[in-house]
Amino acid sequence: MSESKPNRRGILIILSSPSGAGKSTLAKRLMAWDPSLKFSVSATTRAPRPGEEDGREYYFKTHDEFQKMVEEGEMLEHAQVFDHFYGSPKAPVEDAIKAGRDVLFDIDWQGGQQIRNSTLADDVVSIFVLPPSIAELESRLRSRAQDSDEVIAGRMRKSRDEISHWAEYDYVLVNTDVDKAELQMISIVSAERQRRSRQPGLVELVRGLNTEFEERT
Ligand SMILES: Nc1ncnc2c1ncn2[C@@H]1O[C@H](COP(=O)(O)OP(=O)(O)OP(=O)(O)O)[C@@H](O)[C@H]1O
Ligand SMILES: Nc1nc2c(ncn2[C@@H]2O[C@H](COP(=O)(O)O)[C@@H](O)[C@H]2O)c(=O)[nH]1
Repeated sequence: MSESKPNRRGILIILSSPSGAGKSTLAKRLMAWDPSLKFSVSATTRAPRPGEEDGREYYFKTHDEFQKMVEEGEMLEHAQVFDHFYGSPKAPVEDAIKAGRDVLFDIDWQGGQQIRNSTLADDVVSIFVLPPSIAELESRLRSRAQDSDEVIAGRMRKSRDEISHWAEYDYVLVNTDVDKAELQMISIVSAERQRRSRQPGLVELVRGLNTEFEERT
């Protein structure tokens, strides 16, 4: 049986924020809301955190392996973030959007900018997540209990630079209450899907409405 043609291309949903504002938490919630979303699993040179699995949170690469992926044109975007390299493999993203599947990215502002400047720009919906305060941002990084004091201090220093890019995004959420932020994100994705897809049968419906008008005159 031949597969039916999707009625729209997939959307690239880009989530960025300073480290600790809650984008991975929100990304997981969005995936739970719609499991048909494809999460773009990035490649990184950073070491896995406890509980992270290769191929699930990230593809963990050596520096040479990462460099080879970049040189062979396998990355849609890539950047140095903090002390490591991160990048989004291109092929799975292109396959997904052609098949009409929406793809979710958890990437920094540099990656967001590169994708918005690429040939896929028209497919992008970008969302920036702000923390309610810097004190809360630090407290979230500490309560996550996955990074050393030195790593947390480095991420806090970089957060101002990340935040300075907020206005480049289509939507900005303040993640104070995670349930509210999740609902806002779901609303954004639902509205963007509606905007880009033509419901089947609309042309026929409008033709019928016009016929009805003519019959009334
Ligand atoms: N609204 C919220 N209120 C309180 N805690 C939150 C909220 N949202 C997320 N958190 C918690 O804050 C911590 C950091 O969240 P998360 O890991 O999702 O951030 P992140 O932006 O993905 O960080 P990174 O960029 O470093 O990956 C986690 O422990 C998470 O459970
Ligand atoms: N430009 C890209 N940034 C990425 C990518 N994958 C993750 N990230 C960003 O890196 C930081 C740190 O992540 P962490 O998992 O080490 O806490 C965070 O801001 C991510 O959004 C990527 O492929 N490209």
